Amino acid sequence: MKLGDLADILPHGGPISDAMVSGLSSDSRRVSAGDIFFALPGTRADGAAFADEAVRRGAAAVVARPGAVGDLGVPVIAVDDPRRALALAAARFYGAQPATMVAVTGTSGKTSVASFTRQVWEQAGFAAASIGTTGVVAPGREDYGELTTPDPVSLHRLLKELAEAGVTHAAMEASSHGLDQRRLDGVRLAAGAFTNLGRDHMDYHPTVEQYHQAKMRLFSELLPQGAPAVVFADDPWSEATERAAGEAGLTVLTVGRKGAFLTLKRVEHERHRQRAEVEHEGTIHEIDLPLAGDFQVANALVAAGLAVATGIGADKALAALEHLKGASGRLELVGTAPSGAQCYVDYAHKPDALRNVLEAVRPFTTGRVILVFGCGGDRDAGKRPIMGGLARKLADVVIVTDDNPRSEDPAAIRRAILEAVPEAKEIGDRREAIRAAVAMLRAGDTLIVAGKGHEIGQEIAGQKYPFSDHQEVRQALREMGA
Ligand SMILES: CC(=O)N[C@H]1[C@@H](OP(=O)(O)OP(=O)(O)OC[C@H]2O[C@@H](n3ccc(=O)[nH]c3=O)[C@H](O)[C@@H]2O)O[C@H](CO)[C@@H](O)[C@@H]1O[C@H](C)C(=O)N[C@@H](C)C(=O)N[C@H](CCC(=O)O)C(=O)O
Ligand SMILES: Nc1ncnc2c1ncn2[C@@H]1O[C@H](COP(=O)(O)OP(=O)(O)OP(=O)(O)O)[C@@H](O)[C@H]1O
Ligand SMILES: N[C@H](CCC[C@H](N)C(=O)O)C(=O)O
Ligand SMILES: [Mg+2]
Repeated sequence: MKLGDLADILPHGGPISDAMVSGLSSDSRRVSAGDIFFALPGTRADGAAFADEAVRRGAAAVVARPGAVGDLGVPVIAVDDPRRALALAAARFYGAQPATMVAVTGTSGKTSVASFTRQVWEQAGFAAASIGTTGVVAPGREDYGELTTPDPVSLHRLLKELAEAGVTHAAMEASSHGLDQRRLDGVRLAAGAFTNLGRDHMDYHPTVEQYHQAKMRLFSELLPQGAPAVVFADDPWSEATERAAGEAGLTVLTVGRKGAFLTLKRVEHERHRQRAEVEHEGTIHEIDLPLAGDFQVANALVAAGLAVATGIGADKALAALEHLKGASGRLELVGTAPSGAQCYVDYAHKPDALRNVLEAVRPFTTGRVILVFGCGGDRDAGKRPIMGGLARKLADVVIVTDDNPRSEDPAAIRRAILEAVPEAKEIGDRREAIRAAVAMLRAGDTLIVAGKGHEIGQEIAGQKYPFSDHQEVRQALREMGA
């Protein structure tokens, strides 16, 4: 591709239009000869400070905010929003995307909804993919992921690969970071969805209103006029979301008890399944959802809404819910103790998710709810005492342990949680914490190991050590003779 092919995104004049572009990069350390370097203003550094390094490595041009860089000896293209320019340029550079793409935002449930939507499409016979926290799943492909919403260059490289492999449908997660940082501004979306809004990332978004607004970029800026917006109707933030989607000129499709598109008429919760009655255009559908956790009904309805909004018949979409598999580490039963006590791994690492999970297992626990959890370092510190308080209120036995302390002092993170739940046991080593919890299981108890879900590492002081809650629970159960 020539630079001139990007002229509407990267305005420039003169002979440089003929320069060949071999790639795009926003990290000076990874620039190759012929790349365009995008100097992004970041949370820790300003990419402009690395523009000269990028040029030394062979960058053919530099894109930056007006006045951000001086003379570099290569063309400098000034744009007001380099992050958006990067996303749009990446979309143009890589070109192909699956024909039908949807994105889901919300504090909790994104991974589950993306996975469920892929599964509904698969059952309808399409080659479908999901992209998000747990990685990429597509026919013949299952990659572990790092970010919930990948950076634009990785994202568009991936979308091209998927499209070339024949994938026609893809569901992706839109994290608030991803939306705010314009990571998906180049994706051609057919529909969007919202699950719920709770406390999260208050280290990044100054207020909850701004956090909501970042999520609403999906509706106000990314979806084309008239596109369907599937909104879960039973959340405190549903109304504000429906309003935002309506004002953006989208077709608002609400799902849930208060939903008009898919109306939840009745639901019976059982331990490992939920039986629901859902009305769509006057017809009642009985659904036997094979998943634990009443919040999964909400996720399943949002996924069905997305599938119907993108052309699957309601009969088919709702029937497909009966065969859903939960995303890895989302209230996943990983084993049973000799006493019959059940052990779950769950990804709750924020207050609302923790509340939901603890409330979901309570009705089926005749003994005690035993909870092992911690909070991540270099992330929203305000959630630590809130999660401690919820643990105290909703679990019977609490073990506070480590969960990716990153650059922080692990003991200080634990202390912040323990302030709200002083009677909890403190066992920093997560393996020991899980062993101790499994060892105390009696008949009727339920164990929840929360916070890491599908993760396969524990990050301590900049080092990632292999670690899996699944493996640790299974190992501890084996040691008990289960
Ligand atoms: C806090 C945050 O979101 N950071 C993201 C952000 O980086 P940043 O803008 O803070 O980067 P920075 O360190 O300030 O540097 C600014 C710029 O200078 C560049 N640079 C820096 C150093 C250098 O030597 N040369 C150089 O060119 C950097 O590449 C960057 O472009 O933009 C980068 C490029 O897109 C992301 O990789 C990076 O994600 C980091 C890895 C991260 O951990 N993000 C997490 C918090 C995140 O995004 N999580 C969300 C969702 C979580 C959830 O919902 O639970 C996700 O979507 O995964
Ligand atoms: N609809 C929901 N309402 C409340 N809590 C939920 C809901 N769906 C999932 N959860 C809880 O949140 C956890 C994470 O679920 P999931 O991975 O689907 O959400 P996510 O939005 O992708 O989260 P993340 O932003 O961390 O990737 C689950 O393990 C469960 O504890
Ligand atoms: N995508 C989330 C994951 C958090 C998972 C939890 N295990 C932690 O490390 O805090 C984040 O980066 O904030
Ligand atoms: Mg996710």
